[in-house]
Amino acid sequence: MDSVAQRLSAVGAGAALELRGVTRLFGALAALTDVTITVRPGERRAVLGSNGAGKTTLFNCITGDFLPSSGTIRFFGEDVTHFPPYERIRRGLRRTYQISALFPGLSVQDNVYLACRGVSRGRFSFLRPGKNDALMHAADNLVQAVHLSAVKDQRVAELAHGQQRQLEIALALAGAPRFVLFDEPAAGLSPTERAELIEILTSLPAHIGYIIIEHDMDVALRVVESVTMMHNGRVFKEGLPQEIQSDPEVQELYLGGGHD
Ligand SMILES: Nc1ncnc2c1ncn2[C@@H]1O[C@H](COP(=O)(O)OP(=O)(O)OP(=O)(O)O)[C@@H](O)[C@H]1O
Repeated sequence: MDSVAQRLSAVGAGAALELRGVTRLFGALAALTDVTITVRPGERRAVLGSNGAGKTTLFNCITGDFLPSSGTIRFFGEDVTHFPPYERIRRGLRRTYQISALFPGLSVQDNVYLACRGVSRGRFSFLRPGKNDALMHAADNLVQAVHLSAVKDQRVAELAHGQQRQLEIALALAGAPRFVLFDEPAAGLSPTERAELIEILTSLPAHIGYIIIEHDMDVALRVVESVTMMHNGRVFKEGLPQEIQSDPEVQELYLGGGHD
């Protein structure tokens, strides 16, 4: 058994995420049409597609930011189609955004601490954090997981762009998620920063599955074991990274002209 198969078999059967016939209309425009996708626990999947393919709308439906016009969404077997976002967060779903949600005036460590606290039960306590605080410990681990220990006391505003993107990943990992949606984490990164991102994503704990929207195919295909290709709001193709990469129709549609 190869390492991917071993990892997936270790985290259990069933589906982490199951979309069945999800359609989302904006007036007369169908941003998603009859989208059916199943992602196993621990699986890492890329969602590719050119501008307007429906990728962000798909994320918004999974998180509960948008309700689907029809269809169902199950998260670890539970029907969450009509759950508000916080109920999905409580069940272990997280996302990152294309637009930064960091506190620029606070340190790296404080940003991560606040994220841990935000998803913990005692979030309304006004007590100052102590050294033995379990949340401080969790924040330390996350800072380390995204390779920011060396700059943990620096203000976010002083970080390089790539470090800020790494910090966003740490925030999404706060509170022990089971599944994360990464929205273009490589956008604007230098080649060195991209290599660091790949290292961070491939080193995440085995039980954490994710979907990554990523325009950079080099990054996307290196950090996933499956790919869903979307076009005009529909699932156009699904397969292994190497199958998608060498598929003539995908090349014509996506890798060829017309994509930014
Ligand atoms: N809130 C909205 N109101 C109206 N139309 C929307 C809304 N959000 C998305 N759309 C439309 O739905 C379609 C899919 O958009 P979406 O942002 O999901 O695509 P995408 O694949 O994420 O594109 P990109 O790569 O440019 O981010 C587009 O035609 C878009 O204009």
